[in-house]
Amino acid sequence: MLIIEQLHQYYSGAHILRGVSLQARRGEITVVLGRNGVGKTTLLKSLMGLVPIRSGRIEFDGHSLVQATPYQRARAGIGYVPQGREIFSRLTVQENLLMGLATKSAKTPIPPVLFELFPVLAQMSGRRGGDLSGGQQQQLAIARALAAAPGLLVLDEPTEGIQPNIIKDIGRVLQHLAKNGLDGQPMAILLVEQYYDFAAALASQFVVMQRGEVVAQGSGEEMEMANISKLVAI
Ligand SMILES: Nc1ncnc2c1ncn2[C@@H]1O[C@H](COP(=O)(O)OP(=O)(O)OP(=O)(O)O)[C@@H](O)[C@H]1O
Repeated sequence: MLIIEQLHQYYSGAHILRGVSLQARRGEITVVLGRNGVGKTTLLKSLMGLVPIRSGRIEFDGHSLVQATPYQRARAGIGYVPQGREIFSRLTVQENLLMGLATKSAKTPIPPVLFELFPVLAQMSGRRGGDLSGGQQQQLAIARALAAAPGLLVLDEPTEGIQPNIIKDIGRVLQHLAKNGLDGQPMAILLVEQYYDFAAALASQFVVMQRGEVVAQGSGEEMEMANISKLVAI
């Protein structure tokens, strides 16, 4: 389980995250919604140790991560799919997946189940990442984050610029992973999203941010009643 409590983050003098608290449990998809610039990406970067925080608590499966390096956080079982995918365009699909195993011993194989979840990656394993379509690159970025079999998968706007049929496939994979993980054990999923319908269809729990603060949260079923689409519509 991930616990974030009272997180404060600054870029120079600008107070970006203002006491953000949330939890993400195994077996659930926790969706963070908010308009452009409210601090969603900064929240994920703070969680991954990619930007320093001023104060707050970040705990995963009972271990504090506040002092941990990004590498140690990946080793602790957090897989990260960054905004814009950041796949290695000159490396093959296979090599990109191997990069996802950087925290494991050299002999750890790519889990074969990744190719069941994303069959297109098996067909394209020798192709360069840069030659894949945007949707295929997104699937590769998710598979790379899963290669080390994380307990928590963190995704930053995976639907951005992706065609609808692949968005559906990604949604199905995330639901499967929350319930079954890679090996039958439930996984926690933390999804940052601006595409309301996708978020609403997947959310077990939701969190809405405005100007660096959490302004609403609740269970997925409550989203429609709480009129959350109004808070995130652009
Ligand atoms: N490296 C940086 N240095 C200074 N300010 C930054 C930096 N990165 C982001 N910001 C600012 O921090 C605020 C939050 O940005 P962030 O990218 O976290 O928002 P977001 O909710 O993820 O938006 P988007 O959906 O557009 O990605 C914005 O005002 C942004 O301009």
